[in-house]
Amino acid sequence: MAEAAPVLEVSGLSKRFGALIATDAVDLDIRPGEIHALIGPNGAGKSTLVAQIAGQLAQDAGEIRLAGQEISGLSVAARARAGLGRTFQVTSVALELSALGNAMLAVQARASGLWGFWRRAAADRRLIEPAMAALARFDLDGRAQVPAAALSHGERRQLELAMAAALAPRVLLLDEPMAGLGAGGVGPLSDILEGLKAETPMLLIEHDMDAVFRLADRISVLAEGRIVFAGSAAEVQASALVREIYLGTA
Ligand SMILES: Nc1ncnc2c1ncn2[C@@H]1O[C@H](COP(=O)(O)OP(=O)(O)OP(=O)(O)O)[C@@H](O)[C@H]1O
Repeated sequence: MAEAAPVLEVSGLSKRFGALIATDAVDLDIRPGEIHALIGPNGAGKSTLVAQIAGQLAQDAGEIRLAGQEISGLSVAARARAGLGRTFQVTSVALELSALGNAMLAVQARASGLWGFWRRAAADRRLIEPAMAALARFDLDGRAQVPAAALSHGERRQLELAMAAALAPRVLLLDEPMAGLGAGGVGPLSDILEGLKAETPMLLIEHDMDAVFRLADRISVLAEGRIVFAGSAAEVQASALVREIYLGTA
C-alpha cells in the first residue's frame, strides 16, 4: 500500500542562536493517523523545533508544509487557522470559567475564526451541545459545571486537549502533555490520545518514555539539533546509538 501523503512536512529546518545551532537541517513528517514522538536529551532542540513549526520562532532555513501548503511565512495565528493545533507545557484554560465554558470558547473559536469575542461565547446556548460533545470525548462531561480552577491537574490537561481537538486541527503539536500528571493520570490521557490519533495526527514531545513507547507509531530522536535516529518504539529501544546519545547507558 502506498504511504499516505504527510499532513505536516518539515524539511531542512534550521535555527541558530549566535554560535549555537539549535536545530540543524531537521527533516520530519507526520502522516495521517499517527502519533510521531520527538525525543532527545535536554537542550537537544525539541522546544526550538516546536516553536519554529508553530511560528513563534522564524527559521533561518528550511520549509514547513501543512497539507501541502508552505506555512513558514505565516504568523502563529494564520498557522492555527490553517489547521496547526497546539497544546502547551503550561495549561492555557481560563481558570475562572467552567469546563463547559472553556469548551464553548473552543467551539465558538472554530466557528468564528479562533478566539474572537471569546467572553461572549459562554452565554451562547447554541454552543452548549457541541461543547458537551467535546467534553464527553475527553471524559469530562460529568465535570462540565466545575470551574476550571477546581479541576485536577489531569482534568485540566484533558480539558485543554478537548479544546484543542474541538478546533478540528489537521495536526496537533503536544508539548509534554504528561508533565506533572503522576502515575494515575498518564494511563487515562494515553487512552485519550490513542482514541484521537485516527482523526488528528500528533507530534508528541514527551519526557515520559513509557508513554512515548506505548503511544508512538514512530519516534524521531533529536540530539544537538539533528535527527540522529528514526524508527518504531522497538527499533529505538534496540538502538545502541540511541542508548549512547540519549540514555547515556551504552
Ligand atoms: N532564545 C534562545 N537564545 C539562545 N539560545 C537558546 C534559545 N532558546 C534555546 N536556546 C538553546 O538552544 C538549545 C536547544 O534548546 P531547546 O530548549 O530547544 O532544547 P529542548 O530539547 O527543548 O530541551 P528540554 O528538553 O530541556 O526542554 C539549547 O542549547 C538552548 O540553550
